[in-house]
Amino acid sequence: MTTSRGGVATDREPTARGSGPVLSVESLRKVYNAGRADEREAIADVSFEVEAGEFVCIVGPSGAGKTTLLRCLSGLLPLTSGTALFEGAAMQRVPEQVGVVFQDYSRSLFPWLSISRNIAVPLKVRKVDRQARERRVREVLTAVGLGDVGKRYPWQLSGGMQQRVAIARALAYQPDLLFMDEPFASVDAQTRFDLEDLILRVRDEYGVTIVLVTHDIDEAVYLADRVIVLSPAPSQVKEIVAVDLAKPRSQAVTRSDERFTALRQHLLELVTAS
Ligand SMILES: Nc1ncnc2c1ncn2[C@@H]1O[C@H](COP(=O)(O)OP(=O)(O)OP(=O)(O)O)[C@@H](O)[C@H]1O
Repeated sequence: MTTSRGGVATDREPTARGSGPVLSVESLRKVYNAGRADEREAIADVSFEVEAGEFVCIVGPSGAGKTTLLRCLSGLLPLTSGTALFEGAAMQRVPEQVGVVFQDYSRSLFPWLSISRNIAVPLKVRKVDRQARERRVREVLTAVGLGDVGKRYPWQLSGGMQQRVAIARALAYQPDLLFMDEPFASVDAQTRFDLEDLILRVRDEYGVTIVLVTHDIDEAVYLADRVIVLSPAPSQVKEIVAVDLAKPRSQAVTRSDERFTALRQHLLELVTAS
């Protein structure tokens, strides 16, 4: 059945919501190489919740465990203890309604497949029929502003365009929740601004909940509804900061708002304080 979410056609019923958070993290702890000489506790105790439609950014000093946390939350790494529930259920692997976008677009696309085929791979795996696959590929490429590159290959596109393709691929399976790990770190400053605006737009169009890790405090303030600040590893939640900036946001207006500067300053102090 085709339903509409945020004005975009989807092929499955939206997951039942309203009864609780999309993501619920309770006392999450992660120890690498437990019991060995090189044992390393990356995350000590992290708890938070994410509501449907929220945009949450995770920041913290280098090595704080941000990537580790995202991998645990998306079902890519087992937790040592604690719970991470997606729509009320524990994740054994990446659930079907969860998308993941990483920083390194150059390694995330298959160079021997056209852009359309790259986007269709996870849809094929999920046995989406050919007609629906082709429709969704067209739709998500248009959504990320790349309607005319389907027949081209990844190596024929700029870095920013490849990252748009990676975002389109994650959107193609219509996730309820999108995890993004430093997704704009490898592109130039102007492309980064464009991609930030793109992700805010697709969040509104697709109604997707987003959890994004970034090193960039300004980016976190610009994008987020709330920013989770991690302490140095083994990490704990230092503070969760609500971003009360007006929407829709715009690079020129939002970043020159006094409130933006105050939030940025507060977050910077939290991240740099030992
Ligand atoms: N596979 C692994 N095995 C052992 N230790 C690891 C592994 N991956 C990460 N670590 C350690 O866990 C800690 C957290 O690493 P992680 O990469 O999650 O931090 P981060 O906040 O994402 O870092 P950065 O900001 O530099 O990207 C670090 O001390 C790191 O060395």
